[in-house]
Amino acid sequence: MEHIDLPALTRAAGTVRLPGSKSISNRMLLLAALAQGETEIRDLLDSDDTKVMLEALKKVGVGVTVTGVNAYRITGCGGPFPGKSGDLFMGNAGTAIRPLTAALALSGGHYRLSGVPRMHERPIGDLVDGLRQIGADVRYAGKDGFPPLEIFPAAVKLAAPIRVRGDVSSQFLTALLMALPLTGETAVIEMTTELISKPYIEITLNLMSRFGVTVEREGWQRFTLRGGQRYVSPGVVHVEGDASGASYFLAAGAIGGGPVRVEGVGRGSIQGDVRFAEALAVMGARIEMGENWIEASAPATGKLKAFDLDLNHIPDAAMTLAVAALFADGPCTLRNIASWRVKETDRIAAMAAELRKLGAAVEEGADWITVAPAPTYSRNAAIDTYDDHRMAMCFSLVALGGVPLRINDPKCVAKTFPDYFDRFGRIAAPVIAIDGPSASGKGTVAQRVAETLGFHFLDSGALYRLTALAALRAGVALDDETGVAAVAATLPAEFPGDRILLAGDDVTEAIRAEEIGVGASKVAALPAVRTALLERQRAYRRLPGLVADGRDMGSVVFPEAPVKVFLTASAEARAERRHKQLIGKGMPANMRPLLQDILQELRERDARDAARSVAPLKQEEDAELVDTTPLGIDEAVAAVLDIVRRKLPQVVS
Ligand SMILES: Nc1ncnc2c1ncn2[C@@H]1O[C@H](COP(=O)(O)OP(=O)(O)O)[C@@H](O)[C@H]1O
Ligand SMILES: Nc1ccn([C@@H]2O[C@H](COP(=O)(O)OP(=O)(O)O)[C@@H](O)[C@H]2O)c(=O)n1
Repeated sequence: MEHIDLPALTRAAGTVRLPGSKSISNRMLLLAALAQGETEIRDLLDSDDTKVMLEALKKVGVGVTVTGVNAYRITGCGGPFPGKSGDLFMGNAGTAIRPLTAALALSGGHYRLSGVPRMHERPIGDLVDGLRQIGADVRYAGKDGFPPLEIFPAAVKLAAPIRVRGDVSSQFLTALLMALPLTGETAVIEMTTELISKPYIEITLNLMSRFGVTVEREGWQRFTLRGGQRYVSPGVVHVEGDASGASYFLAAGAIGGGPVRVEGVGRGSIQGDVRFAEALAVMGARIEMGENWIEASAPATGKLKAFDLDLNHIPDAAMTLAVAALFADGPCTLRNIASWRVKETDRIAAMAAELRKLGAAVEEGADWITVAPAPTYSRNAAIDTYDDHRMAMCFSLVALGGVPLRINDPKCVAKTFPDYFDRFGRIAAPVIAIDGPSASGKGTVAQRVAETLGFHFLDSGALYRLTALAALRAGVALDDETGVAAVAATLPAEFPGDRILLAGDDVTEAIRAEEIGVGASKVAALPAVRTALLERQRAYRRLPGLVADGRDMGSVVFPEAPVKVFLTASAEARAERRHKQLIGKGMPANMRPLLQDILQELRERDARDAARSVAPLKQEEDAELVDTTPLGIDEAVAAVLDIVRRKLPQVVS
């Protein structure tokens, strides 16, 4: 089985831009499909579940055009689907099959809906019962109460209120609410049991009203849709970041020190799961919130507090709390989470089984689970994920408690968060930042340290050198800030093995030329160029860790790096090294610059790097000085590894 091994980690800090919300993405797709007019949907989640929805919509005659990255134009039908037959595969996407079943049942066609084996175990009977009450012809093609389903044309009548249960899944109510405007008549829905997961209904009502249909609500018992309303495209809509996905990063900040900031959700969010932040606050985490961001850090005391909470309002994000409980100061109870039993897997059973593998004492009931933390946890446990994206994501947090572990079938995160482990690495992978002046030995030492530790390596200077070379080749003047920044933003660079390619051309040697070094230091003084290269550098931060060398690794690019080294040497020693390097490369004596000219050039470059307004070269307060003037390469590497051993004992054995 495929797996990912997570090393023992100690710290998480950084910023994560969230992918779009699954709940909002699939609701918006369906509403746009039923609406009159064209809807531009931006920031749609790119995941298995949204692909399932897009494919199904195309099959029943909805116009779908890709307009950009995660951006689509949906040409609405202005009513029922025009495609009157279709065989639709729904994978394991609950947010697709439920609302589609309702909309198809009211579209007057003949359709089949099926999914993966687990989908055929997830109940849909309450929804089918609701639809049958108004005359829809929905039949079970397999076991009663479960997909696969077969839908036939039927005459629908809305005489009496539709009565549905609310205690199995709120998605049944969402499905009916979104589909009923297709009838054009007044419809009333009454809940026969207490409605769970109410915040998801709020999302549904909110989005329906954005598409022009309002619902009158009496408490959470009775919902009335006045006849004659129809969906109309609101034009351009943006999908909020995924609040359930935010929970992993916020918990990472609470467990791993922080601050970790998520962007895409905040005070202005319509998703109930943003209230996960409140639960973390109950655990003592420090939370800050803006309109469009949330930030979490560990409690001031350093230790998370035990909790006993009703989590009915945040069932998905609550899974993250069950794992955070491992690091609390006492047993933690999660209550009112019956819906866990009918999700991608039986999440209560799965959670209990996997937490026990780590050594936690777990008790479970029909709708609750209690997790009692242990003083230490088993190392290298193999965690099963049950084809459940949330199991994989929440168990990654265990590593932040300094517990290495294996996660089986990590690709199941594709359901909602395909690049989850890369993003997790970008806040949790340890970074060793090595800054210093030219020819101090940064590149040589950083590469050797990376090899010793099995870490990734970033030679940030190479990106500035590539930018200078690419600008020169494109005829852009090196002081044209906008022009050079545009070159930097779209740099077609690749790094296969130890080669460096620019637009496919091998420039490994070319970028080391002295004039390119000078050009690099010129373009590096332009703020817009530095900004353009920032995210590209941060993307190198991956598990198990990164060694990065440059001028501003510790100050700007990775300010949260747990190890920062300022590597230097006297200007004379550095000039001599460069001189030797040129001799070593076989440069003939008549072409070689004189030692004193190299020294002069070096001093000018030092001055330019130190004097510039953005990210000037200087030793940060929290960086440790290593003066390599009297050291050979091996000694310099050993000096840096000593610092790493002291600061990150778990990564150097
Ligand atoms: N501690 C050292 N003692 C002697 N020579 C060194 C030392 N560190 C690096 N060198 C040599 O100096 C040259 C410049 O090192 P490099 O790693 O390219 O520096 P930087 O990345 O800081 O510009 C290389 O030829 C390298 O082998
Ligand atoms: N993080 C970085 C790395 C390099 N640079 C700039 O890019 C130039 C070339 O970087 P480098 O590390 O390849 O150069 P050398 O130090 O090897 O000469 C430096 O002179 C800096 O001006 C930077 O500004 N910030």
